[in-house]
Amino acid sequence: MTDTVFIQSLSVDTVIGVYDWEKTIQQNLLFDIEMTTDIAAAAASDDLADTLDYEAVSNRIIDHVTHARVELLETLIEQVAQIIIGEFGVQQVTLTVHKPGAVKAAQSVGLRIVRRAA
Ligand SMILES: Nc1nc2c(c(=O)[nH]1)N=C([C@H](O)[C@@H](O)CO)CN2
Repeated sequence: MTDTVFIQSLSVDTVIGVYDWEKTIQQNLLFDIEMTTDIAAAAASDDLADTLDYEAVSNRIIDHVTHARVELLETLIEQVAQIIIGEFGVQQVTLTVHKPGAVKAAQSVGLRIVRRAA
């Protein structure tokens, strides 16, 4: 499959971090998501039901991340990848998470992972 449904700079505020002071504040995370898919069926039918709904994926991730209470970006990004693969039937996802406020001297820091369905 060579088609991609993407979500760029999905912005979510949540409580995340390893330090005590971070557990009392909301911080902003930005997610870039690329999901390998096949758009052929939807292109032929013009029906949302035949494709990967980027709005549904966005809303699910916003809900999960908003309520998650973890320390590391590693934990959170792995959870998000497994939701996208497990609940939306995505074969491969490339997922980037930015924590732009974490390091004052950097524009952004974060992680990028690629995960495939088993
Ligand atoms: N690889 C990571 N490094 C760091 C993380 C993280 O989640 N993954 N987190 C922190 C702190 O929470 C930091 O964001 C506080 O400014 C430090 N390094």
